[in-house]
Amino acid sequence: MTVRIILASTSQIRQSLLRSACVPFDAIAPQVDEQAVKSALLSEGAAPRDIADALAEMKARKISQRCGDALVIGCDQVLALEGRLLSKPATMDDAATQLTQMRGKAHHLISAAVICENGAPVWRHAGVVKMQMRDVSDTYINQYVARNWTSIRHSVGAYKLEEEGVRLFERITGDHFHVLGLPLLEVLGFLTTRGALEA
Ligand SMILES: Nc1nc2c(ncn2[C@@H]2O[C@H](COP(=O)(O)OP(=O)(O)OP(=O)(O)O)[C@@H](O)[C@H]2O)c(=O)[nH]1
Repeated sequence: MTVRIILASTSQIRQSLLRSACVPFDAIAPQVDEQAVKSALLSEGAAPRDIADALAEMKARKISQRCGDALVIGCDQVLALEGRLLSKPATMDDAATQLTQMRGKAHHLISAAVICENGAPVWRHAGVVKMQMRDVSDTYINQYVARNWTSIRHSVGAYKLEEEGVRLFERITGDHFHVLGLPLLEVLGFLTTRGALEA
């Protein structure tokens, strides 16, 4: 019996990664108020990893509660710079400011995924990638943002590694898919083990 797979995400890259892997799935927007949850968890002193995990679980649970025995994948990615959480830039100025704060330093991307079935978590994973950014100039940052704003506005770090954003980095330590926002190998491993994917 084929198990239905649902991705509880509006993220284009997450959907694209599963499609490229020939995973049959439906995408459903989780419509979770991430900012409210993130603020509440931060006020309780939650660690970035715990915040990403909690948000991923919320997204997966919300959709799973109304989708029977489908396997529902929820994801969340947070960026930690010197222990401080940065969010998606609201404006081009925010993007330039954020990139200026990050240049010449290392920041960490934490990518979490939780899979729920019948409204309860059955699997979870969170991975961290260390991103060492070049000490790029103000001029380059402003030109980079102007050239790429429509694309990078949806990325937590105000960059897309698979596009021009790769020029911002001198070293990346960790899994490429975690940078894009989906622990793809780990998710595929679970779906295969569960018999939801052929292998
Ligand atoms: N294409 C691309 N996307 C990135 C990159 N880095 C971060 N992101 C995206 O930044 C977004 C992080 O925000 P999240 O809150 O985790 O997810 P979202 O985009 O709001 O989508 P939902 O899953 O519906 O919550 C995700 O969509 C990631 O895929 C990158 O290098 N390339």
